[in-house]
Amino acid sequence: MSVADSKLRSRLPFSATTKIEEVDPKYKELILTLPKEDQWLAIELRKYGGFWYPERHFSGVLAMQEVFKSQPSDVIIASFMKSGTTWLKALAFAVLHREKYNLSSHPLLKLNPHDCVPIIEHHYATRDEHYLESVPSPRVLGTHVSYSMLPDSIKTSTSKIVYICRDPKDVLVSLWHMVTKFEWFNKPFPFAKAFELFCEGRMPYGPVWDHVLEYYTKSIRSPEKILILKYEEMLKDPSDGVVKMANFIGCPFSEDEMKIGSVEKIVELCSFNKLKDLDVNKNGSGAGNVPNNYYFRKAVVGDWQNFMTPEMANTLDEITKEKFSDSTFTY
Ligand SMILES: Nc1ncnc2c1ncn2[C@@H]1O[C@H](COP(=O)(O)OS(=O)(=O)O)[C@@H](OP(=O)(O)O)[C@H]1O
Repeated sequence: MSVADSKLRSRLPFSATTKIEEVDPKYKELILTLPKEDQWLAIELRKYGGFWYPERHFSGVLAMQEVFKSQPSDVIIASFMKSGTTWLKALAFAVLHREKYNLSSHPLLKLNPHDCVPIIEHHYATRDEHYLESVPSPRVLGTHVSYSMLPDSIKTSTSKIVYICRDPKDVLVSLWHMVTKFEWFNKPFPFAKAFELFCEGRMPYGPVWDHVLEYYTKSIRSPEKILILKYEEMLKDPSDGVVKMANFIGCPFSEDEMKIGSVEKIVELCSFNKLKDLDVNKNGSGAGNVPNNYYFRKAVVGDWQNFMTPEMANTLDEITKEKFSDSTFTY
């Protein structure tokens, strides 16, 4: 990394991150020994336990693993970045708290979904984990960490995990667009570079395939613990996904609710067009000072066709096929 890049990184306006100099010394020592990847402009990565973590959040991942206490009623929204996290957070929050909030004055009309559903590791990274304790139960909390890195208290409690995954080709396109928005770097980040890193598994929280595989394998063994949702299926039939999730997290829709269209109303509240056009999501910034509009782009299936050559798509599909060759998982 050049000195200029290093200076720029130290000035990033994100507050939900910790500069390595500020990290608790007990984690800093370990982090500095880990393999490093610094080609994703604003996002420096460190490799641990087979996964690449953003350095600025990694002390949070370690602290979360060590001390986070899950409550039995927690609903954990787990995902690989750019797989539909924002949407699933909104839906889960709206479903779980549907008796508490009126749809016309709902928190999701004023807050970005990431501010309704905090990311556990970010709060440990900034050492304001007490915030998580102040969230009223039942809590909906988010995480991007791999299943193997989750704290035991999540794995062993009766809390539920809802995981969303998406075609890696669209994940890459979405991720690349977000990274290129860090325009203060004033430096090109060619799609071909992102593609190369992605194929090697060198991506934030990656490799994506291993991330999915861990959650999927666990969901097969413990279907009562983990529900896997697919972004593409959710786009096709969001109501079906919402009903599945409500049943899974233990708050099924009653017949009366079904009759008055409660599911459809929640789907509408959390729809891409509705959320994207809210003032808070057009002009606001939330968790970590990231502009909220970064979370809303196109929300379609197959946008990869506009950015990848057929050869690139084929290469990614082959990697996907190979990675899941011993598994029953398909996208
Ligand atoms: N409500 C809703 N419905 C459907 N799709 C949505 C919704 N909100 C966000 N999006 C699209 O999800 C993509 C962002 O993924 P994440 O939310 O996982 O991003 S993040 O990891 O939290 O940064 C990103 O996909 P792309 O448009 O392909 O980039 C968003 O546009």
